[in-house]
Amino acid sequence: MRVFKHLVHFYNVRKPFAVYRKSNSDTIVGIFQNSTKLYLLEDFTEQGFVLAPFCEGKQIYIPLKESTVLIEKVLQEEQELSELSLHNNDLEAKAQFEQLVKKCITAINSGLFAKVVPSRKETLNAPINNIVSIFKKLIKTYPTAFCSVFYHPEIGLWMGATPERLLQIKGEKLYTMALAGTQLTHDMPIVEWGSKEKEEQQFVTDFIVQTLQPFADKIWTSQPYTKKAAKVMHICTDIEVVLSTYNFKSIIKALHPTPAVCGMPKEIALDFLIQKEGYDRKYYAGYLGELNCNVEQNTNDESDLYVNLRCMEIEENNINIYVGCGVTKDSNPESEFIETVNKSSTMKQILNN
Ligand SMILES: C=C(O[C@H]1C=CC=C(C(=O)O)[C@@H]1O)C(=O)O
Repeated sequence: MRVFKHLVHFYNVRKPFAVYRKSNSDTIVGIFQNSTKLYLLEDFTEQGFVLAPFCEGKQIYIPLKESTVLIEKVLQEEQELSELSLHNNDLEAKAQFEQLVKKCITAINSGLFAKVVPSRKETLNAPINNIVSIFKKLIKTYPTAFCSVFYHPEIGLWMGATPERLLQIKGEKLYTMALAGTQLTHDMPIVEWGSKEKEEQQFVTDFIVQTLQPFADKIWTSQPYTKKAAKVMHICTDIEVVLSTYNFKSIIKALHPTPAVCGMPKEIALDFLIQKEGYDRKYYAGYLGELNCNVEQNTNDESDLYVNLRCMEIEENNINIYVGCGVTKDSNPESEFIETVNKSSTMKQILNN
């Protein structure tokens, strides 16, 4: 495919690009920047593919006007992965993360916040030789996710398959979702959710509805339902808004980061994570996607942004996989660690298969 040939060429000559496939779509879009310049977002009137960090850092974009755009169809078939290995043998990482979760629970019990989402980074010492084959496996394994590979020489290479939309804006309508709570995917006809998962997801719905109220004429929420994301599934509520005022920058500032990746209240949880997490999330749990464009439809009055989850940063000789989990008063540190192992397993299998 031309888009993959371009990807390889642009990576070899160290020029910026974004290649992505939207959920349930058979179309791959590639945006290949003509120069190595770093474009920074200023007022969200820019048009192109955006990559923004979780908190501090450069909000960058690849401008459509300065790029070659390729659109191609791919065959969609689900990839069967071998059985999950649910155990992470890194006892030090386990002890460290469980310690962090315990700190989170203590802070919750002392009334600092109601929910917080700690995370960790797993580093694999393995050089990647074939980015295209990894990306092909990713899009097959995650047919319902937003799959992307993003490169800029000043930022590095990020690849991921996120199940979570931050927001889509089409005209006066805004669509978003509250996604939280995790269990392993199974084939049983009924999916049961515990009160801990229901509560952590409800926090996200309440936050989003409350946050969007000042920008909205009307807000609808769906019933919570189960959303599958390869080997794990989540509780999801779809949220639809009729906007009363359109100020993209203010909406993003209010919404990001949501309690699906940060916590509630937002600022206090964010301060806590910056102090206690002990590493830089960079672009994990930030957002990415199309700003002021729908490349496939060739329109400029839409935006479609996703939360950068289930992602990895591919360095010369290392791969960093980033994973987190929502903690509430009812969390169990070991179960939370296992949840992060489950979330990272699919990514690891893609790398190993
Ligand atoms: C923070 C992550 O997932 C979020 C999205 C869905 C379910 C989540 C959970 O169950 O904790 C998290 O809120 C991650 O995958 O790193």
